[in-house]
Amino acid sequence: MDEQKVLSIKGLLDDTPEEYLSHKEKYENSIRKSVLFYKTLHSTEDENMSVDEKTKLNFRNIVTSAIFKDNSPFMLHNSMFIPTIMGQGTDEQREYWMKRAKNMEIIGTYAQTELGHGTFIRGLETQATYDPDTEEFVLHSPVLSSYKWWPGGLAHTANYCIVMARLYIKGKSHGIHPFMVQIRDEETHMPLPGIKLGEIGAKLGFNTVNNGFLGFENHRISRDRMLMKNAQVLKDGTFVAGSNSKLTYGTMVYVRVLIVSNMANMLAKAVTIALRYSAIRRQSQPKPDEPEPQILDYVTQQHKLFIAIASSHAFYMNAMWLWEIYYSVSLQLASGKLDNLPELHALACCLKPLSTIDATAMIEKCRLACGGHGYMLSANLAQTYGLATAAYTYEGENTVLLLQAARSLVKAWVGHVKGRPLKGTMAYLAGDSTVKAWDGSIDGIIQSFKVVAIRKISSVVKILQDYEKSGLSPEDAWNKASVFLTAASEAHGRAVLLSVYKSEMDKRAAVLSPPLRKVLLQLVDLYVTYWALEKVGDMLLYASITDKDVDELQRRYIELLAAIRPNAVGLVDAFDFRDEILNSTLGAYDGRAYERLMEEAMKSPLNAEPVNQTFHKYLKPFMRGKL
Ligand SMILES: CCCCCCCC/C=C\CCC/C=C/C(=O)SCCNC(=O)CCNC(=O)[C@H](O)C(C)(C)COP(=O)(O)OP(=O)(O)OC[C@H]1O[C@@H](n2cnc3c(N)ncnc32)[C@H](O)[C@@H]1OP(=O)(O)O
Ligand SMILES: Cc1cc2nc3c(=O)[nH]c(=O)nc-3n(C[C@H](O)[C@H](O)[C@H](O)COP(=O)(O)OP(=O)(O)OC[C@H]3O[C@@H](n4cnc5c(N)ncnc54)[C@H](O)[C@@H]3O)c2cc1C
Repeated sequence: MDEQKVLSIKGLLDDTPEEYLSHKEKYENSIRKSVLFYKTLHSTEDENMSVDEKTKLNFRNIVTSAIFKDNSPFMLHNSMFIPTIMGQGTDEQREYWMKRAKNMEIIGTYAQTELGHGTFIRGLETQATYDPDTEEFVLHSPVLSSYKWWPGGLAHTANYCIVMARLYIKGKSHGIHPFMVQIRDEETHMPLPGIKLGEIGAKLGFNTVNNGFLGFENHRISRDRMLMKNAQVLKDGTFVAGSNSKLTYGTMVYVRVLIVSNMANMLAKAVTIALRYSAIRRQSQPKPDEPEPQILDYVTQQHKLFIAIASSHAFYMNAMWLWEIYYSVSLQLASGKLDNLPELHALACCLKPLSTIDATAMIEKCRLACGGHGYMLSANLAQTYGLATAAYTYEGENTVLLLQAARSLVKAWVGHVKGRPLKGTMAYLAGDSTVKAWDGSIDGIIQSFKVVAIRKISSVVKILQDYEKSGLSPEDAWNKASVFLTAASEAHGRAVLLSVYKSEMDKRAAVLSPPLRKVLLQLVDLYVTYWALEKVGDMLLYASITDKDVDELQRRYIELLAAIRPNAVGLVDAFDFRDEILNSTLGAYDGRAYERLMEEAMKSPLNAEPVNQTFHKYLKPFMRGKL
């Protein structure tokens, strides 16, 4: 069913703005809408789908599930519970659980993070102890810090849950493994015996995702509830290890890739709102004899917003490119070929952080670009920021992931110096690390970003080696150099983002009409030029740019803003967000922002009466000196 029909479904859109609902009412309203929504549109990946169909579905699921000002309590069901069954279950387990999950007969979540551990998966404390006498696992939360904490939908929505727990057999730990656990009775929805459930409380955003906590008191599950694709426990308790213990982490790679496309979508929403508002908002009078101009005609406003359009395109192109890699590596893993997993992991550890860092910052810049009205919740910019900034933390906190990527980059560089060939997205590290003369072309600038990455990686390896020569342990050397390790990862990520955006656009340019090609390539030029100016220090240090070149870059940047201006509104209209999905008083297609601001204001419960009851109860006696 297309979005047109979905959005016309009665009750899907809110009569009372969510802002005026209580925490509990927001959740209940979100469940009501989610049920309506999922009954009509949502669908999940099917293993027989083509890569293109899966990619489109993922993007559509993100776009359509963005219909709420906040995310749905069903979010984890589709984005992690189902992918984990697909990626970690045996054929038999997939057969059984996928049917129930896809039909929404059961609702699941993914419980990995604990009160005491999020990043350090090997530190997770939830226990799954195998009892060969009963062929069961005993799930137990030994201490408060071992309580699962954060999983979306866990508090009151899900009745099943993938629990990542430490497997013990005969007192020996066999690491972290996924277990399918029923947490609530399917009829009464009551928590099962030995299971403690609850909600973790109000948050900056995500306030309808129903993030919860989960504690086990010696809760027993049958042996077949361990998802055993990558490792097995036989009836007698024999542990059969998988080919690579990190295959258990596969869902996280999947979601990190998903997040890159999600950032493209979130940023597109925010810049659509801010840019449309900038087209209707008139303010100030620079020229006395002329009317107040559209604020979109202020070059500072263009500087704030146009990069957001280009960045959304860049994230989308990189996401589609990364999905192709993800699906091909997934097929290789299925046939036991693991050698490309480290590179996929490293790529996801770069692109997820950079896309969330940039998107978060640019969404906030979109809000700030709308002045006072951007501060209204009815503009839906603050909520969009709240959703995006969560992705800085979840699915691998950004610093930690950049350090993971650095691990791969350092290994690749040390190997390269020893003569080992570099491959894939790291092959450029073998390239020339000096820029003879600044080549201000787009390809030349992208090459300069690669040189910056090469130089930052090689220099941080030198720092590490010097620390170790001075007697520091590898771990202490790593920690001491970690600021520059993350900088090296960021430089690599920038080089990937820029070169993939350019190359993916070049591939598509041939089939575009000349006017469309011109506009889209202007955005590529703007993106590359913007980042060269943002990173001008690196360019001066490593890419032999001169002050004259910088002056030229600045002028080119200003000209690009002017060139894009006539198409700016058309570019955000091309994102094709319906008003119901933008959900914003400032971003509606008809541009009636003031009327919508007033309409929304009148929905405030406080406007139901001219005099609030506190006047007679408190104010009047107070003002009469009688309190
Ligand atoms: C409107 C919007 C709607 C749609 C939105 C869609 C998008 C969002 C959808 C859902 C998300 C919201 C809900 C959030 C869920 C979660 O947050 S789930 C929990 C996520 N938690 C994490 O990501 C934890 C992060 N920590 C780690 O990944 C690891 O602990 C580590 C930090 C990477 C490693 O830790 P450690 O220091 O212990 O190192 P090791 O364990 O020894 O591992 C290092 C070696 O292993 C390799 N490795 C590590 N991880 C992976 C992996 N995932 N895949 C492959 N390989 C991996 C690493 O390369 C090292 O290898 P080496 O030893 O050879 O160098
Ligand atoms: C909105 C939201 C939804 C979430 N949903 C889920 C969910 O559905 N399921 C789930 O399992 N989890 C979920 N999470 C939890 C999320 O995965 C964790 O918060 C995340 O992995 C970070 O772990 P942490 O919170 O323990 O932070 P920490 O790891 O404690 O990080 C705190 C600080 O310590 C630093 N740090 C930690 N380790 C290192 C290191 N090795 N080197 C350098 N610095 C380090 C970090 O950089 C950070 O600055 C969610 C979180 C949020 C915010």
